[in-house]
Formats: sequence, C-alpha cells, structure tokens
Amino acid sequence: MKPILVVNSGSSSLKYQLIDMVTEEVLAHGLLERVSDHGVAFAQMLKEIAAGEPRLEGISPVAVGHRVVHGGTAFSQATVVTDQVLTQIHELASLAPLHNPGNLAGIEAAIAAFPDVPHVAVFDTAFHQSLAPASYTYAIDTAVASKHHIRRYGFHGTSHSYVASRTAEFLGRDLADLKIIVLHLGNGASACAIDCGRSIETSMGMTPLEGLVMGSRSGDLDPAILMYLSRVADYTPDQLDLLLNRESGLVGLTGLNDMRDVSLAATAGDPRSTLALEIYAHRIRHYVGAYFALLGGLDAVVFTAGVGENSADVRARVIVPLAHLGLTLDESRNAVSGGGARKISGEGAAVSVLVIPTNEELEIARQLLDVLEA
Ligand SMILES: Nc1ncnc2c1ncn2[C@@H]1O[C@H](COP(=O)(O)OP(=O)(O)O)[C@@H](O)[C@H]1O
Ligand SMILES: CC(=O)OP(=O)(O)O
Ligand SMILES: [Mg+2]
Repeated sequence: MKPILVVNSGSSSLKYQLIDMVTEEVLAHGLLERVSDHGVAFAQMLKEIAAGEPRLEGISPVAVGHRVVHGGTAFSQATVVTDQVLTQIHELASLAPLHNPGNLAGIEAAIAAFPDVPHVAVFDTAFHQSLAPASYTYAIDTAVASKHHIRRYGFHGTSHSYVASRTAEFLGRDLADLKIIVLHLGNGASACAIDCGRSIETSMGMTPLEGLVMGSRSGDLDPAILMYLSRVADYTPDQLDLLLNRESGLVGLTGLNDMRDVSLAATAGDPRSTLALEIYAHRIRHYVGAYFALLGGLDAVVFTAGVGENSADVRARVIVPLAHLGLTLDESRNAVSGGGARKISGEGAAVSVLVIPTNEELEIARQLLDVLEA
C-alpha cells in the first residue's frame, strides 16, 4: 500500500482524499465546510479518518499533496514544499486572496501533523503556463503590467488537464491528436481550449474572477463599470471586490448561489432565475464559439464539475443552440444522471459532446508521485 493524502483547502472548506496509489483506491474522503481555522479543520479531518475507517488505524500517508490555486509564473509544475516555496506561495496571496491564504494554512497544518513525509504543492495555474503571449497578455501599458505581474494565469488547470487525458482515454484516441474544449462548471467555473494536450486559452485571468458566470462571481464585464461605481457611488476597492467576487454571478442575479436552487426556481416560473440560466448558458456558448475558432477545429466539448456533471438542463441550454457548429445532443443520453464518463452527443456527430467527472484529488496524487519519483 502507498497511501497519499490529498488536501484541497478552499477559502471556506477543506476537502481531502486518502488514496492508495498502488491501486488508486480511495481509502477515505471527506469535506469540511464553513472552515474558519484550517489548523482546527485539519485536526478534525484526521479524527474523521481515524473514526470512520477502523481498517485505516495505524495507516499514515507516505506523502501529502496540496492544491494551491495561484502559482504565478514561478511554478509550471508540481513542486516539493520547502520554506522558500512557502514564502513564494505567501507572496502570491495578493493575486488570489480568496484561495491562497487557505491553501497555505492547510499546508502548514499538514506539515505540523506529518513533519517527516514530503509535501507537494500542485498549482491550478501550472497547466496554463503553456499559453502563448498573445493569449496571456492584456492590452494595457506593458510597463504597468510588468511591474505588477498583470497577465492571464488561468485556473482549474489540474481539472482541465485530468479531464483532457480522460477524454482521450474515453475516445480511444491519442491526446496529441485532439482539439478539446473543457467546461469546468462548479462553484467557480472556467472554460479551456486544449490543443494536443496543451492549454492554449482559458477564461479565468489574472485572478479566478474573469470569464464565465459563477455561483457568486460576475465573470466578464466592462472594467469601466468599476471606475464608474467608484466615482458615482464611492465604492472602495474592498467593496468592489465583495460585489464582484461574492455578490454577483447567480447569487447577484437571483439571490440564490446554488445552481440546483436556481434551476428549481426557474422551473417554478421565477423569471429572474430563467434569465440567470440564459445568461449563464449564453456566456458559455460565447466561449465555445471563440475557442472553436482559436483551435481551428474541434473533436470534443466536455462538461465537468458540479454543474457540468449534474445539470442536464444547463448542458442542453449550451449545446442545443450550437447545432450550426456541428454540436448535437442526444436527449435521452443527456437525461441520464450519475455514472462515469459518457457521451451525450447524437450518433455520428462530428464533434463528441461528453460528460467526464473531474477528479482533482487523483490528479494531484498522480502528479505528486511523478515529482517524487523523478
Ligand atoms: N444536480 C445538480 N444540478 C445542478 N447543479 C448541481 C447539481 N449538483 C451540484 N450542482 C452544482 O455544483 C456546484 C458545486 O460544484 P463543485 O464542482 O463541487 O464546486 P466547488 O469545487 O467549486 O465547490 C454547486 O453550485 C451546485 O449548484
Ligand atoms: C480557482 C477557483 O475558482 O477555484 P474554485 O472553483 O474551487 O473556487
Ligand atoms: Mg472545485
């Protein structure tokens, strides 16, 4: 047995999996929500693992993998955690204030609990280090951009990379021959254009705010709105941050943060929820069209994460209007809920439309092993 603990410390949650990397069997997993102190949450997690699974008594991880959201340009692959790496992650916190501080707290708690095993950080941004300058450069004064490290970094890379590999496996094709658009639709959401296994464009930007409509984040908007609000309504930077990161997206449009609730409300006839669903799908279609153009061809569109894997309604709202791009949906296949990787496009379609459950924790554990074995 080769047990590896994977910790995904979010802004307010801690997700974990203990995986035996000989068989890739999940020995224990869990989610602690509304976490304010990651040290306390970590201790709670260890108790849960010990209490829930008597067979795990005495089993201790041989290494710990950590999701870190922002790696800036410093990290293009999984990295063994050292004091210097911790300092760098800390310095990147200003670019990801919702995510990096929690990630760091989780790493520190894990090192205190398991001081004698290697800890490896796996960065959301790493997969997007392949972006070309034309896609990662914002068209602003280059001196300002360079001084303040302003560029597109992109996020959810661990998920996009895992899902792209699973897509190739599922289609029985070589990843190096495929053009894929992955739609990671969770609480945070992003699209990614993947050519030959490399990320060539992605919708999140310098921070995880840009791009698609999310649970509580606005995604794309005219940046002049910020100047306008600060001038006419005295919004401070912190108030703008709160508005766009926590009070926008689905919650701003409907009062509801969870896609399940928005769907139910729309079905019950609430016009705000119906409009929110239309905006949500419209933005996704906008990116699918753009990425189709950038990729210069398309083999698969893949839905993943909480909304992508579970909402047949959202998938239909995205795909059905895109018939002119060769995208089709088989209604009965789309209606199936649960299960693993599956095709939901019609028979003989030029482009495969797939649902592929993501597994960031397994991907983190695999990358950890690659680093330690290298
Ligand atoms: N059956 C479902 N129908 C629609 N949305 C769902 C369903 N199940 C889960 N979701 C949505 O998935 C989102 C969470 O996705 P997840 O990938 O777990 O996000 P995160 O990892 O960012 O917390 C929630 O907003 C929830 O609305
Ligand atoms: C980067 C990001 O938005 O992550 P999450 O979806 O977990 O919030
Ligand atoms: Mg997630």
